[in-house]
Amino acid sequence: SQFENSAAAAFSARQNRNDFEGDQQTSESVSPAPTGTTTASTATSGLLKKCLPCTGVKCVPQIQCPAHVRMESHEKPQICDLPAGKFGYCCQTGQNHTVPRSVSRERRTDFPSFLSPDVLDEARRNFEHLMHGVAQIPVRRGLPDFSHGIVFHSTAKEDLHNFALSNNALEQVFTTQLFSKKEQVPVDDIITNNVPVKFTKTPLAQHCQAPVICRNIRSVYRSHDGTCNNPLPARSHWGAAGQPLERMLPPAYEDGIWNPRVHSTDGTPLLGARKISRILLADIDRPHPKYNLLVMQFGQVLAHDVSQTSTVRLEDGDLVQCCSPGGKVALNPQQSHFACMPISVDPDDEFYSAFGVRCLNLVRLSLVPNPDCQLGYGKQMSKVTHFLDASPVYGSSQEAARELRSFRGGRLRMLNDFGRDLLPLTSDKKSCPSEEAGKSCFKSGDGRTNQIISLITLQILFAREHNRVADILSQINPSASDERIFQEARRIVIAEVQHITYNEFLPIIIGPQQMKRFRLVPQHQGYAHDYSPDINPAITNEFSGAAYRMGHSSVDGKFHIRGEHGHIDEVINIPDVMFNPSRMRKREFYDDMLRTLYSQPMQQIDSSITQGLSRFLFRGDNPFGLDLAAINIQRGRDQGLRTYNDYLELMGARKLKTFDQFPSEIGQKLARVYRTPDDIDLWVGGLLEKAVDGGVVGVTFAEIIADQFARFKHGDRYFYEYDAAINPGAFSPNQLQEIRKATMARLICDNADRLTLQAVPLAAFVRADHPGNQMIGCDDPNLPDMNLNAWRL
Ligand code: HEM
Ligand SMILES: [Ca+2]
Repeated sequence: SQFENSAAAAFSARQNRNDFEGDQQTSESVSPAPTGTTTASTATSGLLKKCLPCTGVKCVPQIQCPAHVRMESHEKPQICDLPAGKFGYCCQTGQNHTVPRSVSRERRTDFPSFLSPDVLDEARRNFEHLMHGVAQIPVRRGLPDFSHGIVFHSTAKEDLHNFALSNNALEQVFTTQLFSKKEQVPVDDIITNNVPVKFTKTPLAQHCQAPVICRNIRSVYRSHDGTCNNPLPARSHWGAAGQPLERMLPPAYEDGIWNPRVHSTDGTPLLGARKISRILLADIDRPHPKYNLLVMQFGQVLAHDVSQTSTVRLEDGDLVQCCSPGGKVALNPQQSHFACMPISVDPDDEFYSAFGVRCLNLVRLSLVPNPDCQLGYGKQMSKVTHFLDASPVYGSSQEAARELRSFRGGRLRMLNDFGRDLLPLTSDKKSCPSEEAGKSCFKSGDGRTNQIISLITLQILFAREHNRVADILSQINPSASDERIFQEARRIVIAEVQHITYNEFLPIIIGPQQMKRFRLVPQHQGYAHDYSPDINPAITNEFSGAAYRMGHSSVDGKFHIRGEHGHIDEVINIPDVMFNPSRMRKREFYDDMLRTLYSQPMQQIDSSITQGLSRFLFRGDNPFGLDLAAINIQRGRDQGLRTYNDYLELMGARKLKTFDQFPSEIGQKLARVYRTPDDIDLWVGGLLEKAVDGGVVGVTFAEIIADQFARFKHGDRYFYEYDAAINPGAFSPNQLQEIRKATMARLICDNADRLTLQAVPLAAFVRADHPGNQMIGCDDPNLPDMNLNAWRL
């Protein structure tokens, strides 16, 4: 076509390596603008030629059309114009990363199309041996590893269910491995889901997930577990709790199935995650000039709303330990559990060597059975609803919600602590490192709530908001039932969370360009119409395993708790408030913490990670903790993420050929830990990029995050901006206008104790000392306020 040349020109015009940290050049390099065939006018979008509009399909950014990576150049989709002057693809393949059968290369067809009893038997025996033949060494309470386990905990009952599910999935994966080895199935066929051998009619079929039956597809309220959101019966499970993570690109496993990548592209062993963390990701204090720690903290709440993986467990549900006591050495392969993937520590490690530590525990993520009930690669499980639906407040199942409700006036249960509402205390020993009375942990809809005290603060804030809304609704509607008030208040809180996310939070992270290109900007008026039942709202491995972990770089190692008049009262090292909620019982702490969050700058998102996370994570009473940076790198390999270069290609950028394309200091360090630029782990590569204009992350993370939030919006029938033609629980036009007044600033004021907090920055995520922002009194009429009179039921 006539666009081929221009597409090719545009691809090669792209990216003079000016996206990297430290490089002073400024340039527009998100993605190439179409150049037509001739001109040198790429810089001024006003002079650009228009592309033909797409016929019958949508124009999307390249990253949302992942099959293009595998296409021959003559098959590449037609290019088209996107908002904000960029170009995209007329995408036939949608989010599918594989090319449809008709255009893909020949597939080998000479392997059997069914599973023989021999293979099934042998796989069964292997699996039994793996499950029972290994040392069952659990993790001791009090160790950092125990707290690490808690971040994968939901409720005891849900854990048990997921554990069984994951074992079923593992048996399917081991069977796939055996079959593929025996039949020499090409890796390429496995990673593109191109092995149509079914588990149906084998004993493994009972492991396949039963379809979700929806009794009422027009329910006004979204379900707690996320089922029945998509109106098509075959897709009722999309986005539900317990469903697999999706992928933008096929997995990078050594065998294509589940064995983690351990080799560099040149065949030599990859360097360990801890070494990369030590050499590349130092701790340097770089406060962000514009944004405060509330961005970090709200960001983590969102992370927990949309994703919670979990790890493989021992037979009785206990956590797996892969290192000898004290981390002296990794257990030998015969002794250790099959899901072990510990991080090795060099003897010359400038930190851990002092403690003789050579091994950091890491257990691989648990899986879900193959959704198509056929042979395939391992698919990681998320235990929470993928949708952005305030699940940390309400839980991800009906039962979880029931435990949180008071069943009076539509309210959530709270602990009344001398007149202040805090979250109720948990009686679940598995969700708290301490069994001591008085050190007990809080309970919410998310098992990770106690992970850090600033997170507890926001969890309390959202629970209070629910009850605040419920109380007003009860006043306006004295005869409405508890159930009605609860669900209406929940619907309003979810809408507030969504509005604040898309209106205030997300533009800060990904910048205005990406907001426009991915059609994420909220409307000021009227309803939105861009729902599509073809969009799978599921979390991608790339998002949860790498891009959205950018937040770890925004964490400051200390909280500077200020008194009401600005002087610093207390400096808290973050490891001291991880899984240690006791300070929350101090009367003024909640207000003080909120003030700290909006006044203290967040750390810039770059290659610096605080030692609070990279040395002392979850240290508790121990002299050392875990390294979250190393964990992130190792986790990416566990999840089969492809390397950084592959995602550059996916976005339409050119791959890096040499380390010199980075600023020299970074390039030299990279060369110490990677053999070739093709080996760079996604999380690492993304952190090294310079932030996009008006955002805080580099272009690669910005695009992966934008794609994910596009899924949450365009793939959620209950999204707050949709009308009754789409959303059975649509807001009336009046109600929607009220939701649009919700701001983070108002949320803080409405739910503060008002002991030491009487004012907020008007733009709550922006430092109050930043030009253009200002403090505003909580009672000031200029602080917008939702009027709940629009909810006379
Ligand atoms: C406040 C301090 C924080 C701590 C101590 C922390 C700790 C952790 C830990 C221990 C994990 C599990 C790691 C693994 O084994 O793979 C994790 C996962 C994750 N974190 Fe953080 N984190 C923090 C803040 C944040 C922030 C601010 C964000 C984003 C803005 C974030 C995003 C994520 C994501 C997306 C995951 C993966 C979740 C999953 O899918 O299971 N975290 N974090
Ligand atoms: Ca959710």
